[in-house]
Amino acid sequence: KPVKMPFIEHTSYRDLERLALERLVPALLSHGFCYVDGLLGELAGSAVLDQVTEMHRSGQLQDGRLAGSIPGVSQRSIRGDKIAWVSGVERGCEAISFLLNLIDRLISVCASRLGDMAIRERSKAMVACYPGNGAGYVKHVDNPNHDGRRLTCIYYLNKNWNPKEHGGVLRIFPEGRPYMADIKPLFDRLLVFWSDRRNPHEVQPSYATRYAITVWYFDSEERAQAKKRFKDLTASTGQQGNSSS
Ligand SMILES: Cn1c(O)c(C(=O)NCC(=O)O)c(=O)c2ccccc21
Ligand SMILES: [Mn+2]
Repeated sequence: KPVKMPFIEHTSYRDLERLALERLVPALLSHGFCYVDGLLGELAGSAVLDQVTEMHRSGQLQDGRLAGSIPGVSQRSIRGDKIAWVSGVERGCEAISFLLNLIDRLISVCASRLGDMAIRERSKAMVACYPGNGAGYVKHVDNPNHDGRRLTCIYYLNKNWNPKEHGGVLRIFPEGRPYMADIKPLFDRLLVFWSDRRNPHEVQPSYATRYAITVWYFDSEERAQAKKRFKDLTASTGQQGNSSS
């Protein structure tokens, strides 16, 4: 029996639409990134946080990359991020599903005004936890080679986060700009940015448990091209491409 979420949907569609148009679209077009605070509100935001902490407690978050590991050398170096992929229909993910639905509506309102893009699909949600042992994420571009991903949306879940003590700041190095953007991973904050080379970014070492949920939105055309390239590549090299690609 589906869990009745203990909160009313306080974000009316009109608010969302206005937020998207007045804030997100102009910022993405001018700076390439934008964050919004208070997306869900305390109650709904806390429901998402509770479900993520329960996933962590029950061991559903698996170790991501080994931080600083040397291939082949098995060493208990500091563990990096722990992640889990959720589609939102899983039991115990009802609040996460509500969040994903809201971000979907926000992005769909923006998509038509962000230029000639066919953003019609997205990835599953990546629930990520940095354990607070100093691990972070090295500087990278999410989509450096046209894999189809256009927009990165990260929802942060960290209450009372103090970067001076806890680190964990997301630093974006906007391409060709004379500045860096330091974004604190604050509770109920949604960050949206172009996934391509315009936005190299890093997660600075975190000294407290740091939770975030990320979804990537695809441009269907670019995604289809990328899938085709992958198929050609695996066909030509004779390797078995994974069927789910
Ligand atoms: C755990 N984690 C990440 O945290 C970021 C990332 O850029 N995070 C930015 C942030 O959390 O502010 C990633 O881009 C990422 C990519 C693949 C696998 C795991 C990943
Ligand atoms: Mn990234």
